[in-house]
Amino acid sequence: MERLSRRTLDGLDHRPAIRPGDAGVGVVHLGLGAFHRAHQAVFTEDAIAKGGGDWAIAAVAPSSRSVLDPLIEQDLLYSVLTLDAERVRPRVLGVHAAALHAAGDPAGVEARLADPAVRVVTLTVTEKAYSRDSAIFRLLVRGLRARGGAPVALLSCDNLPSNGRRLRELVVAELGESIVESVGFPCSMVDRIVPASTEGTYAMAQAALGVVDRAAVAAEPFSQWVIEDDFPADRPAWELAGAIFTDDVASWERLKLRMLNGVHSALAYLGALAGAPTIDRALALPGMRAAMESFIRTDIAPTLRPPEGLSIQRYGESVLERFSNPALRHRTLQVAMDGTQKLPQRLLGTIADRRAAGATPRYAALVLAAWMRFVRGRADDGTPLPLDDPLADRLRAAPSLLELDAVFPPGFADDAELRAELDEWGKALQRHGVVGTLGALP
Ligand SMILES: NC(=O)c1ccc[n+]([C@@H]2O[C@H](COP(=O)([O-])OP(=O)(O)OC[C@H]3O[C@@H](n4cnc5c(N)ncnc54)[C@H](O)[C@@H]3O)[C@@H](O)[C@H]2O)c1
Ligand SMILES: O=P(O)(O)OC[C@@H](O)[C@@H](O)[C@H](O)[C@H](O)CO
Repeated sequence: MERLSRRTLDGLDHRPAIRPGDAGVGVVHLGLGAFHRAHQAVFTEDAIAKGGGDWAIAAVAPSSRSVLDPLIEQDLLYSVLTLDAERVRPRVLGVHAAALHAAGDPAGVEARLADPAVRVVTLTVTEKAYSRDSAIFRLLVRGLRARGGAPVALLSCDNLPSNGRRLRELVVAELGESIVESVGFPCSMVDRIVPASTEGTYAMAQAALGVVDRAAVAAEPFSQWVIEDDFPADRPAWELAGAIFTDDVASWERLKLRMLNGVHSALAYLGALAGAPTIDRALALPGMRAAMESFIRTDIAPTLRPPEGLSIQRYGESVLERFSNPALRHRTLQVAMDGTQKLPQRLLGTIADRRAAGATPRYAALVLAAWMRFVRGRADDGTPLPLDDPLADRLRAAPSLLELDAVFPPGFADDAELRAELDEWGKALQRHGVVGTLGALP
């Protein structure tokens, strides 16, 4: 079977809105993962198609070539498959105009970053790369230095609270406060569930397109991007593609991180312990949906100030609806990875806020107890569970996880009531497993 490429494109039913080379490069994207291909790339292609401009993307793979090589072999074309329970809707994208490898060609990436025609740099490099020591961050700093003051916005699209502020602190620590005169650091809230691609994804792409696509990604129908309008130069007309520009990203961000991502992580740890391979299967476990509804209503919702016009209750319902999508097959173990990097913004802030208000967040404590049990590396039936986390060694060596100050806010370790609650849940999970514990909930 033929491969997706410029040559085979004309014979397909599905064509991109723009093709590689139609527009000049105006965006560099760091982190050529699944999410970028199904989110920022789609918004940007639509923005160019509707609003014009030289906003094609030069995408940078930091170290692995596993996406880069197939993309190059396919003349930078790939497909996004939108999946719901009933059907697969394919769309071919052509918004990338260059693809580079940071580890193999750092000078090439630095030159792209230094190019004044590039006015936006987007990032999806995972939570753990936001460190002054990470190789991609060092390269970004070199590129910024080489720009000589040409204006640019660095737009983080990672699931971090105040992601733009976080990036700003890191950059300012390297380049000094004066860098903010030419560099903007808008915060953004990004949302679309995009599981890692599998052989099943490529088979679906082949069936839908009629050609082989080894860079295909699958995603849910929902997609959202809320962005702070802090761009020192111009930017793609993402609002024409549905992005929301606001000066109140923080309330969107907290809502999404605590509710969507908090419940996602809850399903990942409880589900993995119970042997559920995917998020939808975890949600379908007996007692799980009711437990997640209580987690949302009694623990998470009181810590949120919703963005204007948005109902927290309806948001919570929509989150559970999205997680029940059986076509996504999002692995619990994928969502569970890097827990030490994710739990602070997804769960620990909720617990801290409820404790400060004098409440005992019972369901949030159950989720934390589930993570603590997950870290010990055995599912309820004794099956080994992988611990994929940058702090894995410290987690394994810690006599008490709550003492890890790189993860837990001050006060957690000394909170006797919280400790007692965790202890109780830990014993219940140990004796009855996840399903037995959920079954005993009121
Ligand atoms: N997949 C989703 O549903 C989703 C949704 C919203 C936000 N996000 C954000 O996007 C990020 C990436 O998700 P993805 O689905 O593309 O994952 P992925 O595994 O497909 O890709 C991860 C990307 O991050 C890069 N990366 C990993 N560790 C790095 C490091 N130490 N330094 C530099 N780069 C590193 C990889 O090279 C790769 O390009 C997530 O961590 C999250 O913050 C993902
Ligand atoms: O991508 P991660 O590993 O940071 O988190 C896993 C998921 O919780 C996350 O990707 C969600 O699918 C996403 O945040 C939905 O917008």
